[in-house]
Amino acid sequence: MSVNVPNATPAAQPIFALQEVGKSYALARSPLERMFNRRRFHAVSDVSLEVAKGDALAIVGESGSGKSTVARMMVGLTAPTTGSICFRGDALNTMTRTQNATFRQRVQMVFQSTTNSLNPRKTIATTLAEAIGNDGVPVRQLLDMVRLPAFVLARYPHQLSGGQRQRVGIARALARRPELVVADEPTSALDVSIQAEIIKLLRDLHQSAGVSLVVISHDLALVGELCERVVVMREGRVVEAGAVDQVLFEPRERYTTELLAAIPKGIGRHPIGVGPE
Ligand SMILES: Nc1ncnc2c1ncn2[C@@H]1O[C@H](COP(=O)(O)OP(=O)(O)OP(=O)(O)O)[C@@H](O)[C@H]1O
Repeated sequence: MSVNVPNATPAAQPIFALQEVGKSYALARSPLERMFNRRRFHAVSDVSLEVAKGDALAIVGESGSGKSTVARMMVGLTAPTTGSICFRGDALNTMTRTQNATFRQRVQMVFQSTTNSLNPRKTIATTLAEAIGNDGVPVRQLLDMVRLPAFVLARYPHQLSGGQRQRVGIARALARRPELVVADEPTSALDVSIQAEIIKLLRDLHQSAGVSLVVISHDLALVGELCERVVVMREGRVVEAGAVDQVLFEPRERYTTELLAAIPKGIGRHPIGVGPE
């Protein structure tokens, strides 16, 4: 079954279009084993969705449901096994070198853990200078955008707090003025108080700077704070999709209701009537 994701602004030309995208991995470990064992594990199956300019789309689901795999395929870090992914009408797998360079500038990713994604041997100044290149956003402006003080420039990642590192990760993603940021669990490695600041920062970037967002999360409270549309994934497939208010407050699928019930009350814009006391 493939569930199409209704677009908030159907008339808008999509920035991204995923058409029946799938990703599978060989279960065999060696080439010899592969000759005799052709079984594959389907991490993602038949996912179709669109992201229009100005969208804030969430992809939610339990651990292992395929959210990160979809995110990695969207930014070109993982190639799909089936289906097509188009950015502004051009399929990612047939882009010319120039189109690919533009794509990599226009679509950026914010990772869950900056421990792995920021180079520990480089100062923040060097990391940001490399991201900015010749024609990116001036560094002081970038720091202002993510509300970081200038002193962080001289520091190495381990000399910053988790929240500061995540802001650096966001600044790096914004350095080349992307039109779309894919954020994979952007707050899950942070304390609750810092989570709220990062959510506010992403919301401001979306609302004030017009950056389109795809947010991967298993946290439906965060989704309610940040996004307008949501896709619910289970076992690699989209099981429910629609406007956040509909999916969070009037879920059609029992699986979504169970996900909602797992949110502690009092966090974010909690759906009414669900969640443990
Ligand atoms: N390189 C790989 N080889 C084999 N299986 C993989 C690989 N990468 C991911 N998977 C499997 O694909 C499934 C989906 O993984 P994915 O990371 O997309 O899930 P997720 O919804 O993002 O989970 P989480 O919320 O825990 O990060 C999982 O069962 C995972 O074990």
